[in-house]
This record gives sequence, structure tokens and C-alpha cells, in this order.
Amino acid sequence: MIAIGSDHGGYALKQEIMAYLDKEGLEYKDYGCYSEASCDYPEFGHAVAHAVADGECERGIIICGTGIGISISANKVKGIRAALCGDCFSAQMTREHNDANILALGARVVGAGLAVKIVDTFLHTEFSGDERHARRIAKIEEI
Ligand SMILES: O=C(CO)[C@H](O)[C@H](O)[C@H](O)COP(=O)(O)O
Repeated sequence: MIAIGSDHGGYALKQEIMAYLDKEGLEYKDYGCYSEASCDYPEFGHAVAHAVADGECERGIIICGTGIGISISANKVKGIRAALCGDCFSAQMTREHNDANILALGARVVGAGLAVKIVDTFLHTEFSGDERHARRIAKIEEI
């Protein structure tokens, strides 16, 4: 199960991402927002982060205008490694090296076509499991 959430700035892109998830037959839960009415990104970053940290969902996708505010919010939750990605290489690396559990996107930064490819890369790339990466992630967890 994938947790997905956005503020108003990410609402339209979230609809495109959910259409992609539907097409791929991937299950998700939408943690809001539910319209383009102005709202506050920390609420939705927090809701998705908790769903992942608590084990309700394996991965998360969060979207705001830039992806910055919502990723800052999600990364406040213990156990969350939310990565803001604007390209497929970063999405691949953050899975292989950082074992990122949440992908953040900026709807005012990337178009829907690229965003879907970034999501696809993030969801289909596994953590490498290399000792050096595991050691560094463990150091993040200690902070
Ligand atoms: O947190 C952000 C900036 O890093 C997001 O882009 C928000 O979506 C943005 O701040 C919302 O701005 P708005 O003027 O209230 O639409």
C-alpha cells in the first residue's frame, strides 16, 4: 500500500499520479487534501509520514508546490527518509543508497510526464543493501 498526500499546490499532480497508480494496479490511500482550496502542507506531510512510520503503508508520495515544505514536514517523523526528487537518477539513487521511504515532488517544478517517470523509478527500485549504505542509514537513525 502506498500513502499519497498533497497540499493545494500538489493537488492536480496528485490526481495524475493516482491515475498512473490505478493504471499500474498499485494500491494507495489518499491522505488529502481533497480539493484545490488553500491548505497547509505540514498536515498532509505529517499524515503520510505517520502512515509509513507506523507500517500502515510501505512507501509514501507527497506533493506540494516545490516539494520542499512537505518534505521538511515529513522528515520530522522518526523513521522517515523523505527525498525530494526532480529527476529519475535521484529517485533511483535515493532508493538504492538512502532506502528513502517517501518520495517528495514539486508540482510547480516538474511536469506530470516527468513526475510519473520519477514515481515509477522510485517504486521499482530496491535498496542495494550494501554495508556502507546500511551503515550510513543507521547513523541517520541515531541522530
Ligand atoms: O512549501 C512549499 C514551498 O516550499 C510549497 O510549494 C507550498 O505548496 C507553497 O508554499 C504554497 O504556496 P501558496 O502561495 O499558498 O499556494
